[in-house]
Amino acid sequence: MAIALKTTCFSQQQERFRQHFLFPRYPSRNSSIISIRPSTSVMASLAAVQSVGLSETFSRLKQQKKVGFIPYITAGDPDLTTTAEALKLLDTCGSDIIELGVPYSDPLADGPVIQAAATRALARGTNFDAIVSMLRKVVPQLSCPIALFSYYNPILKRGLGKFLSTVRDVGVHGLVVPDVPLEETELLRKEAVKNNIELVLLTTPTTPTDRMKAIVEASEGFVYLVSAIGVTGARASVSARVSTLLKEIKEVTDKPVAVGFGISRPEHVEQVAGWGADGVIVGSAMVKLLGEAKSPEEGLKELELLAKSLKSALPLSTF
Ligand SMILES: O=P(O)(O)OC[C@@H](O)[C@@H](O)c1c[nH]c2ccccc12
Repeated sequence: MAIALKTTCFSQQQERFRQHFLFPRYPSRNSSIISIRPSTSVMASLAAVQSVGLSETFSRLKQQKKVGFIPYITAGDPDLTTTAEALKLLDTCGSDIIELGVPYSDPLADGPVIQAAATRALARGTNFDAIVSMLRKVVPQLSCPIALFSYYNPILKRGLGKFLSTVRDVGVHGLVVPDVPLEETELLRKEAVKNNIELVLLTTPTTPTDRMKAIVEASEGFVYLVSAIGVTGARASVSARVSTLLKEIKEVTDKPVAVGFGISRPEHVEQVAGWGADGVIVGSAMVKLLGEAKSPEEGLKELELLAKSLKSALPLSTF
């Protein structure tokens, strides 16, 4: 089922770039304009030019004194066609990085919304190969980098090197693995570096300081600060503890720190940005709209509205 979607978030600069570089116009004899669609390889090399990695994204945000907007969605919920449209929509709505979750049967760190999304996606037959095929087509059309989100088991099953080289080949820049024990990250990090993938590690409110320092030291791209104890899921408010945790982390590193868990409203975004976060991550609130809508079109429309409202709550936002 093809979904035609007109988004209203294309920035003028992106439009000019697209018109000039992607669809050059050569006047023909009868003075009608013809536009040519570049081959996939041209798109891919343009994407390689266009989309930079996670840490480079944060360096640019820092220069612009901006805070990164990082949505998370579950691949295949409600279906991969809609996921592809959602990625493009979130990109044009100003996402700086998009976290794309690989659905898994035992998402122990996820709350009911993302658990249900994973169940729906798996029930539709979503698997890693199908996600990779979708990404091969969509990534060249995105201007922001993708950080793939996967539990450790599916990576181990496929083999660290195979998993990482496969995702790198389709233009994924980052990887977030919430359940890899720090002691085992050595092996994963080595493979990630080999495949030019930035491995993002997570620290939580209960992580002892020494362990937090080791996690921060090892994390690439950015440090993921989990804002709350427990599982993912929208919360009424974000704990003020995040402000202290951010300070503690920033005392030991100048790496960018993005905060996730529970963020679902513009006031949450404003608050976390005000506490000094370099990025805000929003998952369940996005996933709920997409997965529980009456139709994919309705889900995408709701997603666009939420993405724009959260993005516009960030300081210096241009949306
Ligand atoms: O859903 P929330 O509360 O907005 O939190 C972000 C979260 O969805 C995303 O980063 C994520 C999805 N699954 C996870 C498991 C562990 C840590 C983080 C995640």
